Amino acid sequence: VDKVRKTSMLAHVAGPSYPLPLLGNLIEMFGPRDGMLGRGMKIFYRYGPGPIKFWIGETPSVQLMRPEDIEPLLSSQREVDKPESIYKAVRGFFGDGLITLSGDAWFVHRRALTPAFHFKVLERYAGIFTRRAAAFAEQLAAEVPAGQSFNSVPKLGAFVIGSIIETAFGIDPESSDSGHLGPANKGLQRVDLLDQLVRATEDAFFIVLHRIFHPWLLIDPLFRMTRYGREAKEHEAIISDMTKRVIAIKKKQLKERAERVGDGSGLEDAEGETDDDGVRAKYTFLDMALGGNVHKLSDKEIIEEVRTRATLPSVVVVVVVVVVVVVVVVVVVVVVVVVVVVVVVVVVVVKLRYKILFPNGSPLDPCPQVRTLIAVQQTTSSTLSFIMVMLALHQEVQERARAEVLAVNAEEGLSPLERLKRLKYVERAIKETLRLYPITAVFSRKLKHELKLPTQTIPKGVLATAFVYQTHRDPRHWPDPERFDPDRFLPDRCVGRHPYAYVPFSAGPRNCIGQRYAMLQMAAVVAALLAKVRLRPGEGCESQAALHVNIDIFLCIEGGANVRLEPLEAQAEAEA
Ligand code: HEM
Repeated sequence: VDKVRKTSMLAHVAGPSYPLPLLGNLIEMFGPRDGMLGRGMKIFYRYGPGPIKFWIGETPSVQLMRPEDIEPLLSSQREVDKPESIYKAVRGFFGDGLITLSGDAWFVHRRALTPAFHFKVLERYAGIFTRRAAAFAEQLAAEVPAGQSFNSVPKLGAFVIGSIIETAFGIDPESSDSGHLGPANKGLQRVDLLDQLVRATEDAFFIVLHRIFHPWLLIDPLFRMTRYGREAKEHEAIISDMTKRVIAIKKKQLKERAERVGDGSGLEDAEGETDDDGVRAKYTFLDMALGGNVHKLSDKEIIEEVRTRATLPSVVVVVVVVVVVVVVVVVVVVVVVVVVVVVVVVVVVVKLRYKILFPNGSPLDPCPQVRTLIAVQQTTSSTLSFIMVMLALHQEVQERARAEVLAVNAEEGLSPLERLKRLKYVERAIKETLRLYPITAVFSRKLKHELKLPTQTIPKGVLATAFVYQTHRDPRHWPDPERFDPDRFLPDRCVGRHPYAYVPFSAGPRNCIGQRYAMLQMAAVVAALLAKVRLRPGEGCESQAALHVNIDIFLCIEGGANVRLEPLEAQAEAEA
């Protein structure tokens, strides 16, 4: 009955008509794994550019592509919930981290994690990025024979995971202090551990996608019996093992520090340094999570939240009505008493709610957050692999970017952050790559309310998806959309462009928390590579049209993001 109701409510939306039992319209997506994006695009060409309905198994979904259609979805403060049907599979690997949570739990975690990516913290990260990127470029140039085609994805993967371990977790994976991330596992050395983790993460995401498109595999006991189910178990073990190692090392560091300076948490700070948010800027997110010094909500913040959060309306409405009635009928003294009682009740109710959500008393369980932060690094490594290919394919862009890098390198007295911020053309080249290849090309919300679009209304309960791969090709905002032109992002050319025409990091309350982190890190890597080597196209990546781009949760190039490296002329190297 529910299905008939939802089908009729979506009757006015374009898209394939007859959803089959259990499969919905998924049959349109069945076919070879490497043709996923192509099949999605076919559906778009047939029914787009407006909203397109599509049943994923028994779940009705609507795909949105035009900036004016995705704006109401992404900017909504109320539509922040992730669809269980999709994120169940993600949760299997990465736990209840920020990416998968919904409702109040998401809100609290988001608040707790935000200071880890505060711009002041990024100032410290810029130095780490620059140092690590230079070492990475050196290592790449030394390891990859000149002129040989190679796939940059795995090497970038290990590099960015190493960076998150050093920045957000405060553990230098190369330092002996970290015990090289613990004793080698089954005879594997540290580098192998990171490589193994990269592979496990990549495969985990592929399995997630496989489950989404084969919804019966979302039934856990059934899934566990399949080949992918067994593989998933191995990947889970690898991800969980690394998470435990990281947390164990951090706990040891905190304990040693606590013994040295002695406040019990390992977090006291002799100089009492705090940033604007009251968070001790010297400490990473993991220090704070494990030291119990996470940004907890104060009573005032809780009451504030009760007022503003859509998920707690009933308590607020009842309270307001009661207070209004009382104001009319009783004397001022009684009103004051009632208000006090009401506030106490609200605080108690909300605190109880939080106790249920966070039984350990901490709003932040570090395990899923560590796993999530490890998982999302694939977005940066994949984007970097696309950037390397685009620079290889567009030599004139590469030369212009290199000239900028060398000029900034020649300047004296700049901090690492100042240097990275001066790389304006490099930044535009990164942005243009993310326009053409937005790594997270698709993301979804489960609608809790009706969603009003400019031309139609989408009923609540539907899974609404932003398909930004196509948004970024909207010819009204991106003339000649396939052309790679970093200068599209010159300030005067951005004037008048729809604010949702470019959303590689999503937008609104659930946008990417790591956006600035990722942009800085990518600029550091591009700068280090361009100062060291010239990039040339590799096998299968000889032209933009030849790239076999596909979607494996994240965008990827089938056959690898292949490039070749050429050492720079001696003079350029000396300048670098
Ligand atoms: C080029 C690199 C990156 C891209 C393109 C990207 C893109 C995105 C997008 C589109 C979302 C929204 C997804 C959704 O609504 O389902 C997102 C969320 C998120 N990203 Fe990123 N991301 C990148 C790098 C990073 C990095 C480096 C970090 C952490 C260090 C990070 C952490 C997160 C987190 C925690 C969320 C969930 C936020 C929430 O739901 O409140 N991302 N990212």
